[in-house]
Amino acid sequence: MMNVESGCQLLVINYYPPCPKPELVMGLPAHTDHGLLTLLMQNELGGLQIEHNGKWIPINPLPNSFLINTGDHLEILTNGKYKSVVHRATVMNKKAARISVGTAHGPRLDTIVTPAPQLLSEDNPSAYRGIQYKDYLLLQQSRELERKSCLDFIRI
Ligand SMILES: O=C(O)CCC(=O)C(=O)O
Ligand SMILES: [Fe+2]
Repeated sequence: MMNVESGCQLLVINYYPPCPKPELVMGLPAHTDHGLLTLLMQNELGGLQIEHNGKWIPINPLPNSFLINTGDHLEILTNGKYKSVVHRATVMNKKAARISVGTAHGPRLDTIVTPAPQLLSEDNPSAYRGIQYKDYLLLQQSRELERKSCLDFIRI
């Protein structure tokens, strides 16, 4: 099983200014996050949407709470049982700025992330090839954010 005693945490702060024509722009295009889990805090203004059964579902922020998203490496670790959620941020606020703070939690940078061996069998072979977490981050950062997540590069 993966060593989770030490890991890597990245903090991202997103600022979406008020937008007079929200229908014309996208705050953050559709993507998946790279880590195991992402904790997201928002300033009580809506905008985040997750993809579910081919539809975009708006997520209403709950006061004093973290929203938790599953990330790519949780999908790899569980051999696809837990999917990394595809999400995007719209700018639907005409009057106020929206701010979100996300922390992505992943393993140590030198960890080679593979599906947990305990979950694999002849009937359930590995669906992803192993990749060092550092290389996965570099791959993700070298590409523009787009719908296709980097998981497509390591699917077997
Ligand atoms: O602003 C949001 O609600 C989403 C932010 C996000 O998806 C990210 O930083 O990866
Ligand atoms: Fe994200």
